[in-house]
Amino acid sequence: MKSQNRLTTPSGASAASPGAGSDDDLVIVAKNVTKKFVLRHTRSMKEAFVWLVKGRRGDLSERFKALDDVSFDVRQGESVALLGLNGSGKSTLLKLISGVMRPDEGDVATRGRVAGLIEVGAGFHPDLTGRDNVYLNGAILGMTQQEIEDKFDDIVAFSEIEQFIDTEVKFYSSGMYLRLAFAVAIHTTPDVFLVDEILAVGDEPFQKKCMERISEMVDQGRTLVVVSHELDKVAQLCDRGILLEHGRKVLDGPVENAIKRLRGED
Ligand SMILES: Nc1ncnc2c1ncn2[C@@H]1O[C@H](COP(=O)(O)OP(=O)(O)OP(=O)(O)O)[C@@H](O)[C@H]1O
Repeated sequence: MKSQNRLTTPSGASAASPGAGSDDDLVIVAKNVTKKFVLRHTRSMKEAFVWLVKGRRGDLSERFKALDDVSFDVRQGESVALLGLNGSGKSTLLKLISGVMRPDEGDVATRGRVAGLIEVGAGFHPDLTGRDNVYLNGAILGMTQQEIEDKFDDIVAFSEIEQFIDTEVKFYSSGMYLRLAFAVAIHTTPDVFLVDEILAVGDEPFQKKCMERISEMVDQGRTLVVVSHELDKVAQLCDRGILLEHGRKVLDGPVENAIKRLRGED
C-alpha cells in the first residue's frame, strides 16, 4: 500500500518517533488512537418531528468509540496478534495501520512497504480477469510493472488457479479470491504484513501453505500483525499479543498471556 523508509502517517507527513536512536527499528507507532462510528437508532416519526420543530437541535444519532485512546509501538521483526472478542475493534485497528481508514484522534505512522489481506477481494475489480487483477492489485500494493511481470508466474503458481486466471474474478469463489489476493500480497515482499481473519475461507492445504509462508516472512525479519479468533494458530505465529476490550487496550505482552486472559484462564 505504501513504501517509504521513514515513519509516516497516511497523509505522507513525517511522524516524530517517541524517542531517539534505538527507535530506528520502529515500523508502526500508534499514539492515542480513537476511532468513532455512528451508532444508528430507529427513531419514531414523533421523535423525528419533535427534533425537526426544535430546529434540529441535539443529535438523532449517537457516536461510540470503536477504538479508545489506543497506543503501542511495533518494532521490525515482531509478530503481533490483535486479540479480543467480537466487536472489540481489532479489524478497525488493522485498517488504521493499513491506511484505508483514518483515526478521529491520535496518529498511526508506519515505515516501509505495508501490504495486507484485510477484506477478501478488496482491491480487485470484479469485471477484470484474474490476470488483469494481479497487475492492478500489484500496482496498488506498490509494485512496478516490471516487478509484477517478473513475479507473475510465481504468483499464479502459488495461487494454484492457473486454469481460471483469464476468467473474470466476479465468477471466482471466495477461496479463489483469497488465493489470488494472498499470492499477490506475499510477492510484494512487504516490510509489514497485515492479515485479518480471511485465511479462514481458504481450504486446509492452502491455509497450511499460507501459514508456512507467513512464518518464513517472520523468520526473514519482516513484521506481522494478525487478527484472528483461531487462538492456537495465533500462538504458533505470534510472539506478542495486544488484547482489546470495547476498543481499549487492556493487555500488551507475550501472546500466551493475552490468550489466557481472553479465555478467562488467569
Ligand atoms: N464502517 C463502520 N461503520 C460503523 N460501525 C463500524 C464500522 N466498522 C466497524 N464498526 C463497529 O466498530 C466496532 C468494532 O468493529 P471491528 O470490526 O473493529 O471489531 P472486531 O474486533 O474486528 O470484531 P470481530 O471479531 O467480530 O471481527 C463494532 O461495534 C462494529 O460494529
